Amino acid sequence: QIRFQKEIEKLEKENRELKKSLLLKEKDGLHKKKIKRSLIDMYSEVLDSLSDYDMTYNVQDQLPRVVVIGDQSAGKTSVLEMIVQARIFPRGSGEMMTKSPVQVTMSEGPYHVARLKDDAKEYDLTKESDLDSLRREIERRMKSSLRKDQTVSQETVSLSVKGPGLQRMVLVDLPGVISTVTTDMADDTREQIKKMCQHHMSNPNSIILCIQDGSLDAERSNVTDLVSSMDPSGRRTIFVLTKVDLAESMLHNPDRIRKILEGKLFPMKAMGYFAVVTGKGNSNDSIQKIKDYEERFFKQSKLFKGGVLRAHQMGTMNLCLAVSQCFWQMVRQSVEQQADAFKATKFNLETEWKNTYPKFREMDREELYEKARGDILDEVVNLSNISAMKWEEVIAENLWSEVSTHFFENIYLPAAHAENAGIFNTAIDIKLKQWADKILPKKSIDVARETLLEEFLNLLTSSSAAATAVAASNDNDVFHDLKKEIVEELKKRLKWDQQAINSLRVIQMNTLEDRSVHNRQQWDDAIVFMRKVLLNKKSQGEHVMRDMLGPSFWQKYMYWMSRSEEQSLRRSVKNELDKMLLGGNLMHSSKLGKDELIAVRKNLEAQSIDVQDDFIEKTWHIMYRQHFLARRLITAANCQKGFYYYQQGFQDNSVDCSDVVLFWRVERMLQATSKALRQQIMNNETRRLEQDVKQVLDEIYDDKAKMKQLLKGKRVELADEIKKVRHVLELLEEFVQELNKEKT
Ligand SMILES: Nc1nc2c(ncn2[C@@H]2O[C@H](COP(=O)(O)OP(=O)(O)OP(=O)(O)O)[C@@H](O)[C@H]2O)c(=O)[nH]1
Repeated sequence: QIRFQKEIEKLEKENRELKKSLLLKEKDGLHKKKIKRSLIDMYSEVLDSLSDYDMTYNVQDQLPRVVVIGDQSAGKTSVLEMIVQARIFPRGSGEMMTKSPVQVTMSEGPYHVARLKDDAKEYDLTKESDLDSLRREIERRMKSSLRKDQTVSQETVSLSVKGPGLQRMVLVDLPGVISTVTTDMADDTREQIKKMCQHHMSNPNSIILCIQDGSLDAERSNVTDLVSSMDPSGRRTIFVLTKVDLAESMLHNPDRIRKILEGKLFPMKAMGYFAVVTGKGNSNDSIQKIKDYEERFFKQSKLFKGGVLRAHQMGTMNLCLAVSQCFWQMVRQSVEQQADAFKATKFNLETEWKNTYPKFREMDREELYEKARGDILDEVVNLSNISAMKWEEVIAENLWSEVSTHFFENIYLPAAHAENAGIFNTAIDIKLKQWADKILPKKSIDVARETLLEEFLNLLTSSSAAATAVAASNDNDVFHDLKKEIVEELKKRLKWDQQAINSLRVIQMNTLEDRSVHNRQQWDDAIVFMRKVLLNKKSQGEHVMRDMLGPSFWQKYMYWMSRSEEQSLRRSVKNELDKMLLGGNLMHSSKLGKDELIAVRKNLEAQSIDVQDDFIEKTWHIMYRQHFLARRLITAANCQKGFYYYQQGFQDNSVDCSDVVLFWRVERMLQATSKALRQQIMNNETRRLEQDVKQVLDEIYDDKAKMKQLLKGKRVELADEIKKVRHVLELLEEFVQELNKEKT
């Protein structure tokens, strides 16, 4: 749904742009009506930008609105229907039809359609059946909003109407003001209606249409007093005398009508006085029919011929023009006020910027994002500046730390218990082959992928550190979250070339199979590697031992440390097992013999220590590992000078240096693997990463909410705000200019 919404927004934006360019194209020889249309478009844009800028800005409240007020059955609804060009309001005869305010929001659109608030149904206003069901639905809503024992309701029934040539404004139909409350009405009905009218008229954006029934003799109307109290100067009031056709046929004193239209009869002021015919009592007449009837009437009108009516005061057409004029006047006022307010806001924000970030150029979110994109893509390029040696070093190191445990636990240790070199080498060959076939290539590619990402992250963070160092101390790196997000996304989507795994398998098989050590240097390197690995494992084992045995006597004394019960037990077991290892059998096998186990348990029982066999075996296992490592370190030392014997095939030598050859095979595999992976990174994978980075950057750019979340901080917010304010102000000023041109 969100995607659809976005799509719709995008299309609407495109549509606006197209409309704009179309209007610009047609600028030469522009018709007056077209200028109006473009003004309406501009005004819509201004309102949209205002509500974009401030979520709390309610366009609806700011729109000029036409509020009709008059006695019951004076013809209010009929006048509104002429403005909205459709017979959309419920009708009846005699009874009070408008029971609650009905608000119609008008705007331009290709089709004449209406839609009620909270209802997806669209009514086609050119179809009589749709008009009928719309009226019925409005009436139903009016009635259901009535509370018990009430005659009128304050709740507004809202709908929107779109159509060609309709101006963007709001119309409000109100219940007619009554002078007496009849028995079928609630007691406070008169007061309720009065209050409702006052409330709607008090909005300074409302154009008050004061409707007076021309066929009635009411000398003083409640309505005129009410209107004059809300708009004493009459600057936003238009007086409308309806049912002039009936007035003429009755010919009640023509002088009275003249006085009304000259504004001399009623104690109120208005910016214009109009006489209209908006119906002929038949509720089924179409707008066109009424228009024709009105035109015919005025053509033949005796009042007109007798000079009572003046041409510019006659007819709904002139009335609509007056409403439109009043509408634009109000728009101008409110837009000018808005422009002033935005000028002040712009000044304040710019001053704040100068004081807070004197050294920075104002870069809003979009500009910053473009800069970040450039910086990030630069770092992708910088990946190719990393030397081949550095790549190979890091990959080999990372790969070894990833696979060393497997090698040690599943390959080296199990084979090392072989009785002689022949069995050892056979076991090793089999295990290395399995390793290279099943696990190693995939692991290597995972490591290379991780390394590539790690190096990219390093570049990103080192450039961030530089940016932070340059930036003022009160400013954090604005790109931090964005860069983090990009790396997180890459972790999820970066994929290695699947073919790479096969070539890697071949390389690894070959290097691991090859037992030849070509020279002394390689032999020495293998010994260094072997020692490093053994020492590393030994120090890890020492940690385990420490945890197992707890603090020594000396540590207990110096640091007030104590042993747990289990640690004390382990210590006793270790003392017994030590006797076995140190007591002569340096070449003890990895498993404890049955007799040995019984002997240890017996010795412990003599000290009143009772432990299970598996407790003893577990302690033995850890101790044995350390013992094994110590023995292999001795082998490494003894093999230091063993290259000569290796060349002779270890004949007439008691020292077995098969371990050294194994470590050389592994070391060469690491070298060949890291070289192959480095080539893959440089030839293909950096490019693939670049594509992924670009895609992630584009996706974030399209998701404005995410972009906002990732690029935040006072600096961005302030720059963004300044840009928005400038944009709104530009629109406002451009619009005011157009309005002024129109005036002259
Ligand atoms: N002959 C004639 N009849 C009109 C004219 N204007 C309105 N009417 C009729 O007068 C009656 C009342 O008109 P409405 O527009 O419903 O009056 P209203 O003021 O909205 O009525 P409430 O909302 O009930 O107070 C309807 O039957 C209209 O057809 C007119 O200019 N001439």
